Amino acid sequence: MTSVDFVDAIALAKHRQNFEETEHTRAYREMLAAVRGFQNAVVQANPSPEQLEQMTTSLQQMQAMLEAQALPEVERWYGRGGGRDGKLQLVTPQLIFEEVEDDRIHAHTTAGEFYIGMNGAMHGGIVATIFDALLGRMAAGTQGRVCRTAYLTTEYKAITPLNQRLDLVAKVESVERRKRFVTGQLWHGDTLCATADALFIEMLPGQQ
Ligand SMILES: CCCCC/C=C\C/C=C\C/C=C\C/C=C\CCCC(=O)SCCNC(=O)CCNC(=O)[C@H](O)C(C)(C)COP(=O)(O)OP(=O)(O)OC[C@H]1O[C@@H](n2cnc3c(N)ncnc32)[C@H](O)[C@@H]1OP(=O)(O)O
Repeated sequence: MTSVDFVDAIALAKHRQNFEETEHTRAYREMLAAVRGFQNAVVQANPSPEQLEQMTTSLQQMQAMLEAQALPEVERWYGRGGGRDGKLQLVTPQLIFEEVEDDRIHAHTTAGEFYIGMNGAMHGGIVATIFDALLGRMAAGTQGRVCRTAYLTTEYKAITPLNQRLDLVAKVESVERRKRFVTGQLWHGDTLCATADALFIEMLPGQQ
């Protein structure tokens, strides 16, 4: 199965916005949380040869089980959901959305060891990915506008720590036709760790 079976971004996004939280999808969210826990553990340990053999066999078995059930993107739960706990995804630490208004968002997150760059600091690419997700959510607004990132500039002002609460603020600075200029800040307590400014373009029908 490929991820490109459905090329109209607006139609795909609108279809995927209809997502019912059920006991089954809550179990899926819990499984993703377990994957995050696993990712954090796997980067911290040097397992013994026996443990490695056991792990590799188990992982290969789980991979084969999932590959036998692969679905086209339009049908997958991955990347869907929303609300306070954010989307069902693994590319960033889980973002918790506290206040979502049409021109301002306040969220927070805590990144585990998996997202390490070096010497206790978060990897810079992850900081930028957090901003892409946060500012993309800001551009979507309360109406779920379908937008893509045209540019995203990140400035790193202080190291972003792992395993600590980080506060995220996003704002819409201006809107011109399909263009939304948005900014973001990532704080650790009173320390401003990183800032971003980005342009998001609202998609036209038929665009991928
Ligand atoms: C399905 C996709 C959407 C996903 C979101 C889905 C649902 C929304 C619901 C909730 C959202 C929640 C969370 C969102 C989470 C993450 C969001 C991540 C989004 C991404 O991570 S997405 C991947 C990275 N992203 C790309 O893969 C884009 C590649 N690219 C293109 O697909 C085209 O490039 C496009 C479509 C951007 C524009 O193309 P186009 O043909 O439609 O428009 P055009 O070029 O005419 O530009 C129109 C006006 O923008 C100006 N303009 C354009 N680019 C500029 C630039 N760089 N600098 C300065 N100005 C620029 C022009 O100068 C003109 O300005 P003017 O109107 O003044 O003339």
